[in-house]
Amino acid sequence: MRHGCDTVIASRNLDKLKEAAKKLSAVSGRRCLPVCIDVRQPESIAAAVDETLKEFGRIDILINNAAGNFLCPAISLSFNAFKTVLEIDTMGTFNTSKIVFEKWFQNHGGNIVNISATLGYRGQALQVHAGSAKAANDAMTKHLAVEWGPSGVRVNAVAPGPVSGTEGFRRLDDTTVVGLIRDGNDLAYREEVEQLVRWKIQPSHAPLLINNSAVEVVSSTKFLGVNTTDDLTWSVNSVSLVKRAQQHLHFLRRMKRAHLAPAHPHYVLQEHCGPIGEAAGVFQSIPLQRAGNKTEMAHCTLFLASRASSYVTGAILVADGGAWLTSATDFSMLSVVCMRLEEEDDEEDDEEEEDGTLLMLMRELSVSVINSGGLTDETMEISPLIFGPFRFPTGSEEDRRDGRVF
Ligand SMILES: CC/C=C\C/C=C\C/C=C\C/C=C\C/C=C\C/C=C\C=C\C(=O)SCCNC(=O)CCNC(=O)[C@H](O)C(C)(C)COP(=O)(O)OP(=O)(O)OC[C@H]1O[C@@H](n2cnc3c(N)ncnc32)[C@H](O)[C@@H]1OP(=O)(O)O
Ligand SMILES: NC(=O)C1=CN([C@@H]2O[C@H](COP(=O)(O)OP(=O)(O)OC[C@H]3O[C@@H](n4cnc5c(N)ncnc54)[C@H](OP(=O)(O)O)[C@@H]3O)[C@@H](O)[C@H]2O)C=CC1
Repeated sequence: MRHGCDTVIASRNLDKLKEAAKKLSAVSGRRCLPVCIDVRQPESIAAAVDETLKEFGRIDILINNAAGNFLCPAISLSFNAFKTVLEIDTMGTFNTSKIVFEKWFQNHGGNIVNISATLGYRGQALQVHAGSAKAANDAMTKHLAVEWGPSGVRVNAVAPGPVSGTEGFRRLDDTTVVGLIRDGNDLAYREEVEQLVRWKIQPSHAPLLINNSAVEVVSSTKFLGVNTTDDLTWSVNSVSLVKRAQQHLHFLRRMKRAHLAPAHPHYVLQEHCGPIGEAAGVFQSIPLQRAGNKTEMAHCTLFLASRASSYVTGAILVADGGAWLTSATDFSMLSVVCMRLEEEDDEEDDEEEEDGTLLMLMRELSVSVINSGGLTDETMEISPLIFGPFRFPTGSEEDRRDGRVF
């Protein structure tokens, strides 16, 4: 907006949009119209486009940014969960592009920028839904660039890597419970651990070690009437992690009472690559050694949305600090958090006590990063984008290095 655009911002939450629109107008001096849409519902998009044309008389740029994502192993992903992400990311991008094209771009030209991701380039664990969706979006970018080029419409994409300070980045710290183990003679949840074993040790079939405990896969998926795999194959955010851990603590106590509890039980939880992972150094495998920031993504989008890129169409601008070239795509780049559940009072069952125990346990969390490199030798065709000499205006050395000035 600071570069001269009046803007419409659209999503499902009108209250949030109104607040954002006020701020954007105040800092940019331009008009900002908030409209409520669900990109899965073409009627809501059509109404928003009509409103935009009524308000502003024209549309020059469409940024397809709406997406939904969470970390989840494929085996635990419901059919509806996979479909939901495809519907938001891929169909949402198509629905919006088609409606804006029909109503305006086809007769006036225009410029579309799709916000993609690098997940599908090599195949990222826990991301079959989002990686598939974004790969389809990359293909769509090229198809529409070819088909709509003669109508004066450019279609390009930005593929960010991890971007700090965003919802996506926060969700990288989501936690998946992968098993319950005990030292030496381990109890674990079969399907979860089988997956872990497959991802972790292929093709050497070496024994799996987590914090020096060998994991043995048990054949039963039912334990004391609880379906253990159902109970534990869920990707959760940190708030529901606490709830989940409470349930598991309760479950463990029932096992103890039945004299079936492991002697030294652990919860094994996976932690990922958001702020916690960053602190643990997971981004060291990225050539630029850090996550990206929002300003850097804005610069890339601005380039593709502006006349500075007037002869560029069908391009996917990867803005990931080189991450997809070097970073692991399996569990090896994720940190493993091991929560030790030792010797707490197994008679206590009331909620308050459980909360207290849990808090104590949470304080004992220890993070260890397992780093064994990722896949190599992968190749992928991406439209090359070569910048000429690029001069930053003034700013501190640090700002320049981290791309905070433009
Ligand atoms: C998020 C993680 C990102 C990346 C991880 C990648 C790799 C990790 C390793 C290395 C990192 C290195 C590089 C990373 C580089 C880049 C990161 C890349 C991409 C980031 C992409 C993003 O898109 S971020 C955008 C995030 N923002 C949002 O998601 C906001 C919008 N989201 C939502 O509205 C919801 O989350 C939603 C997507 C679920 C949709 O909501 P709604 O329509 O209300 O649907 P529901 O009815 O709630 O749910 C539908 C079905 O989905 C199931 N579900 C919901 N949540 C989960 C979950 N956490 N786990 C499993 N399944 C879930 C739900 O149960 C429904 O299914 P049913 O069968 O039960 O009906
Ligand atoms: N953050 C990161 O590290 C990375 C992000 N990306 C991509 O960048 C983009 C922004 O991600 P990020 O800022 O992290 O995530 P956010 O969740 O902040 O942004 C996603 C936006 O999409 C909107 N949205 C979601 N579902 C719908 C829907 N059905 N209809 C309309 N709007 C919807 C959300 O608003 P609301 O929920 O109010 O509807 C929200 O404003 C996404 O395309 C993401 O895939 C790619 C790689 C890395």
